[in-house]
Amino acid sequence: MKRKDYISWDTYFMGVAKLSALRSKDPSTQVGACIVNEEKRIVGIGYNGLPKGLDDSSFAWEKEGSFLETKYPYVVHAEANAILNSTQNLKGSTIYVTLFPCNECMKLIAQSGIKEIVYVSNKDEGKDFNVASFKIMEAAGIKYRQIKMEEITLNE
Ligand SMILES: Nc1ccn([C@H]2C[C@H](O)[C@@H](COP(=O)(O)O)O2)c(=O)n1
Ligand SMILES: [Zn+2]
Repeated sequence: MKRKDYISWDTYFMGVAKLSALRSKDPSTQVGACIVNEEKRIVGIGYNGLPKGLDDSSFAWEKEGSFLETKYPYVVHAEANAILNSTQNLKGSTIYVTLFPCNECMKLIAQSGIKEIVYVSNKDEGKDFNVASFKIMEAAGIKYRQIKMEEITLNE
């Protein structure tokens, strides 16, 4: 008889997104993303980090202070990295992301043909960029749903 307590597709793909987030060097917010095509194949993964060639240790990871001394002008978001790392055309695919996408990433998501967003947290709800994100998403006809992430235990 087959096992009954196997994890769902949502838990599996969000689990990959959460695992990817653990690679982030950002001390305050770690985000992971996993893009899945219509055949349930993973076609791109990413996490928030500095662009290739930039040294993680010589750039500031501050949230506050003079703009140029914060992380904001330099970090590539998880969703952007997942799109850039993708191995095929993303038309009709789904992005699993641990944090709801910002407006800049939402533009990339719409432009790449991703049709669904599955997310866990929306900690920036109500901020202008978050409202803009929802406007882009709804105008582009992208579906979305928030899921609760269950704990995954690894048996030996
Ligand atoms: N959907 C998102 C939202 C944010 N990020 C990245 C960008 C920064 O490294 C960090 C956000 O900074 P904070 O919330 O600490 O002000 O998370 C992302 O990759 N994807
Ligand atoms: Zn973003």
